[in-house]
Order: sequence, then C-alpha cells, then structure tokens
Amino acid sequence: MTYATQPEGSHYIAGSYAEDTAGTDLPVIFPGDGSTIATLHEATPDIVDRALAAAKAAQPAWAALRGVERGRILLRAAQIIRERNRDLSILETMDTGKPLQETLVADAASAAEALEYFGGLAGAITGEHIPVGEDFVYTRREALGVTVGIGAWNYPTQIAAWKAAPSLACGNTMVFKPSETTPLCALKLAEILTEAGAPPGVFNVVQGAGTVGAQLIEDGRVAKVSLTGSVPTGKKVYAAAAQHIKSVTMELGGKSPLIVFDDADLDDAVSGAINGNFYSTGQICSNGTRVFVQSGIKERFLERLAERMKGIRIGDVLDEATNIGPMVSARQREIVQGFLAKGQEEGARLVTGGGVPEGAGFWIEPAVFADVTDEMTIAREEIFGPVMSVLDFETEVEVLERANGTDYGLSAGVFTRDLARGHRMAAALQAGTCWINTYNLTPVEAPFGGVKMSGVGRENGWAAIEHWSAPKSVYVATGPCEAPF
Ligand SMILES: NC(=O)c1ccc[n+]([C@@H]2O[C@H](COP(=O)([O-])OP(=O)(O)OC[C@H]3O[C@@H](n4cnc5c(N)ncnc54)[C@H](O)[C@@H]3O)[C@@H](O)[C@H]2O)c1
Repeated sequence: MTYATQPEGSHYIAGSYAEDTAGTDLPVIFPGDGSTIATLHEATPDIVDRALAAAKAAQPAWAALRGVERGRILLRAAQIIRERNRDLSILETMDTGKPLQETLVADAASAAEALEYFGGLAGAITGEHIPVGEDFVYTRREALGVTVGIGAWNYPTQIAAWKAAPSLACGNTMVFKPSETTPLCALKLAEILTEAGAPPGVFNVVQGAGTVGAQLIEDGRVAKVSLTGSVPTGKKVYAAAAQHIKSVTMELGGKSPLIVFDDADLDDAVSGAINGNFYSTGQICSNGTRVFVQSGIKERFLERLAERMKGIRIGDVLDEATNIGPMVSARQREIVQGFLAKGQEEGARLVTGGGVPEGAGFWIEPAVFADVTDEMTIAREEIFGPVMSVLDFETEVEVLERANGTDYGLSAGVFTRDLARGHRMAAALQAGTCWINTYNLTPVEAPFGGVKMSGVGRENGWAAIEHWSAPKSVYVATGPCEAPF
C-alpha cells in the first residue's frame, strides 16, 4: 500500500496538526488485511484543554461574521472535497474497510453536500417578528458557543461533516472526537476547512476512546454535545450532559422494520432489503434488519433474494468491482458471529452466508435468516453487521404492531403498490424516517434522527439549524412600563 495514511499529527488544533506522544498509542488497522496503516496517540488532558481553549477563543469572532461569510468558507471546503473525492474516498476505505465503489459516492461526497447545504443556509438564519398589540418581540437565532461532536466508526467523514457543517453555519465552533477505530478522515476535514479559510480554532479534532469523549462533555466551556453511537453510549453521554444541563443531539442505534406487502414490486423490494442490510457490510444505523414479508410473496422473495445475492463481490476493497467489504474490526466480526450462532441456536433458518472467507482481514459473508420470530435475539438486538432476518406476516394490523414492538425507533420502510397503504403505514410507524418503495436514502435536505431509544434531536434539513442554535426573544415596549406600586 503506497497511499499515505499516517497523518502529520494525531490531533488538529487551532489550524494545524498537534501531537503529544505521552498519549496512549492508537493503531489504525486496515480491515481489508489487518495491517497497521498508521499509529496515532490518544489525546492527553493537555491536548483536550488546548483544543477547547482554541475553540473557545475562536468562537466570538466566528459568530460575529455575517452568515454569508461563514457560508462562503463552508462552500469552498465543499468544493475542495469534491476536487479530492478520490483521495478522500481511498482514505475512508483504508480507515473503515468499506469498498471504494461505495466511498466514492457516499462519504466525502455526502460531506460536501452537507457543507453545500448548510453553507447555503448560513446567510438565511434569521429570527422572527412577533406583534404583541402595539409592542413586539423579535427573536435572534444565536450560536450556542463551543460544541462537541463525537463520532461512530461506520461513516467517519460523513458524521464529522453532518455535525460540523450546521454547527459552524450557526456560528458555533467545534471540537470533534472521531471513533478511536476510524480516526483518520476527520483530520482531513479539519485540514480542508483551514484551507478554505476557516479561522484557527473553528474546527478542531482530538483522538481517543470514551474517556476522551467524557472529558470533553464534562468541560464547562462546552455548550452542546452531538453523539453518533450506540444506545449504551448514548445513555452515558446524555447522563453526563444532564449534569450540566447541556443541550444534546443523540443519533443512536436501531432495529428497523422493512415491510414487504404481497403487492410490492418484487425486485424493488429485494433491492430495498439488500440496500437496507448489506450496504457498508451492514454497518448502518438505519438498516431495516427486520424484513417482514407477507405470506403471499415470501417464497418468491426468498428465491429472488438468493439469486440476487450471487452478485456479491468480495475482494480487494480498492477494486471498484468489489461491492462488499470486511467488518471494521476483528471485534465487530466476533460480535456478528455471536449473533449468527445465536440465530441458529434459537431456531432461525440460515438460508445463505455467514461463512468466513479465507485470508487476512475481518471478512464475513452476508447472511440471510428465514423463519425468524419476534422474540429471537437476532430480531430484537442491533447486530450492526450483514445479517438479514426475514419474518413472516399476514395482515397490515398485525405487522404494524410487531414492527413497532421495539424500544428503537430510527427508521422504517414499506414496499407496496398501494400508495394509500404506504402513507397510512408511514404515519403509524414509530420512526424518525420512513421510506416508501425505497430504503436508506438520507438526503441532506431532510431531517434525520430517531424516536424512542434511537435518539434525540435531528441532523440535516432546517431542523439541524434549530438544534445547533438558540432563539433569544427580545421584547420591545412602545408605551410606558406599568408596575403595581
Ligand atoms: N443514528 C445515527 O445517525 C447513527 C449513525 C451511525 C452509527 N450509529 C450507531 O453507532 C453504533 C456503532 O458505532 P460505535 O460502535 O462506534 O458506537 P459506540 O457507542 O461504541 O461509540 C461511539 C462514540 O462514542 C465514544 N464514547 C464511548 N463511550 C463514551 C463516553 N462514556 N463518553 C463520551 N464518548 C464515548 C466512542 O469513543 C465513539 O467515538 C451503532 O449502535 C449504530 O447504530 C448511529
């Protein structure tokens, strides 16, 4: 591998790379073959302090710029990302193991879109005028201050940009902590923002595991934390933020239903199930891992799915023909293998996949289970790997109750030619996002987030602006100020 994967420093503070070798070693492993492609260091308390101090110092001047001025910088960063899409995609592939075929379209490109969208909105963030008789109130939509972003390992570039773009557009500054498993790509975003003209300290990156994240949340300089991660981590981060009544956005896990009615277009439904279970080797929070298939179409669905799965291409992730990559880590593969064993023990029928291809790296073949029932572990717990569970159902009323019978509420999908039913289901499903006749499309224009245990707050769309800023009401009296005495 000749591509440069070792960054100039582990962290990015006040417009340049920073290092403190006293921090614990953080090896970066290429999931394709298990080799070490870089060694970084976890942030020491001194690094955390320097990053927060830089963000704090930069914030007032950044917020004082006109929205269009902040937006211009974000738009410039988007353009640089687009120009370097291939290099950035290769780095994302090395960091995560996701095939280049995917990263070329879904990662740096998605980051660029977020910067374009929120860069464009930055000048349009305004308040309201509210008449109160002859008096009036106006609102100012103000920045929160120093914000913290904490990322998961499945979409390192996208997650960093989905948090940074709206936060910065609103006039906040940010310290971002990537997942310790995939620390490389957020550094590139920081470098590019500097190149695009972001003043030093506006966007900083510090590395480390949960303890570094916890230090960031505890710090009195931080006004808000946005986490993308699992529900157990979400509970800890939410609780820590609550100690200081800090604002939070929680983008957490899911166990989403994907419902295929008898009248669905068979190939569309199979495509939806493939996208909703195997893209990014199943490591997507919104995946529709409980595939409910109505009895009239079930056998045909399983047959067609089996045929389509012959199109899986496992191989060199830098070869654009490869369409399935390895798991991100040995640990994540072990977790998936545990679920595969549990599924078989509990009586689900393994239709295909689940084997481990020969060679180094954290590979596992995408698996489909049929005859899955609601109480089985594989139908209840988030696996975060390429494991599809197919469950049978008879009626709309029945499937709706079963689909909603989970503590999660991130996403849901419905395949049917009856659009009235599609909308009826979308209204009744407990989820932050519903798809009708497609799955896993998350355009930056639409709010994204969860209900129930899947999260709090929203990313993307105008909704994100509301979560990264606060309205201040200014009451203006036009007459005398009355008092009781
Ligand atoms: N809803 C979404 O938008 C979304 C998107 C992607 C992934 N996810 C979820 O992320 C999970 C997979 O990612 P993961 O394994 O990296 O998640 P994780 O919860 O293990 O870690 C997420 C991040 O939190 C940090 N962290 C851990 N403990 C912490 C603490 N006590 N305080 C502060 N930070 C702490 C980690 O270092 C990491 O950066 C899945 O559950 C998936 O569904 C959700």
